[in-house]
Amino acid sequence: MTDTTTDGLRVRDLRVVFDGFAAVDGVDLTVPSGDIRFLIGPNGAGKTTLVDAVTGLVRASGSASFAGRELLGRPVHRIARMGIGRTFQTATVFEELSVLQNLDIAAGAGRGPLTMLRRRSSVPENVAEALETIGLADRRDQPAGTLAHGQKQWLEIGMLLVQDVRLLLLDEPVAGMSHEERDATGELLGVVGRGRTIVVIEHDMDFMRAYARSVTVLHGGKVLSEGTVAQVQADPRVQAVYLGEATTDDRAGDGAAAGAAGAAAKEA
Ligand SMILES: Nc1ncnc2c1ncn2[C@@H]1O[C@H](COP(=O)(O)OP(=O)(O)OP(=O)(O)O)[C@@H](O)[C@H]1O
Repeated sequence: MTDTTTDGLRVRDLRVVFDGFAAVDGVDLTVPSGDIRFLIGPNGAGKTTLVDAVTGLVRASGSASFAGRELLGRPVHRIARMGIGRTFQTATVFEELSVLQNLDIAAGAGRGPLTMLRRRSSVPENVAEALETIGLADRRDQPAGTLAHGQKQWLEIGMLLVQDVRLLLLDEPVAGMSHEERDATGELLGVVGRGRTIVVIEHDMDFMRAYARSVTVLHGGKVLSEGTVAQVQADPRVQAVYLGEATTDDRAGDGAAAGAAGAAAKEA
């Protein structure tokens, strides 16, 4: 990874300050195209704020570019139009509309809402492809509100795919999912990641170990460690942060992280 990388996401000296408090405090991050980068770190590390800055939801200084184009200072909708999409911890699908209608709306395709709500015999190619990719083809006419939790998250990812998103930023995509749903989501990341760049904020360390191609650990708004799963788990600074947190923070995800770091320490 060099400083001249223009493909993928390139963040330099990113800083987000809330009332004098630096939630993101000078972060450098390079995520090459095709990478599946997990962003981990204890509560309050600045993970969501970093993603908020990249997607235009909060003001930031420094630089964040995708495919060589600067993102900072642009409004949210323009950043989205540049092929950058995100999901939130709570899926934001239209519950009363069918899976297909949700994808249609996301795809837009210049149709008015009434046209989109009418029954159609043909499904646009990109929508059909997304339905297959997210494994919901046989549920296309089902109201999104009746989908299982995991399926709603996949639908949200599908809604990004039909918008031809090139950079996906996913905020805790497997929170609350069953084992089977987590595995299916991991497989989905592999498929979606072909030719795209994926950043995943995650507390689930088992999921991270199984599906991350690379990992960045944030702590106190700064990058604490970066590398492969094995490298960050073996990093004593990471172990210290997670083991230290475990005594004061009993969130299930961080407990798992502490366990992961602890296990790595024992293995070393
Ligand atoms: N709008 C805001 N105004 C003031 N402080 C904020 C705001 N948003 C976030 N913060 C603070 O910034 C810090 C980083 O928060 P952030 O949500 O980015 O952390 P995180 O790593 O995503 O944590 P978690 O894993 O709990 O989601 C926290 O101390 C948080 O309280």
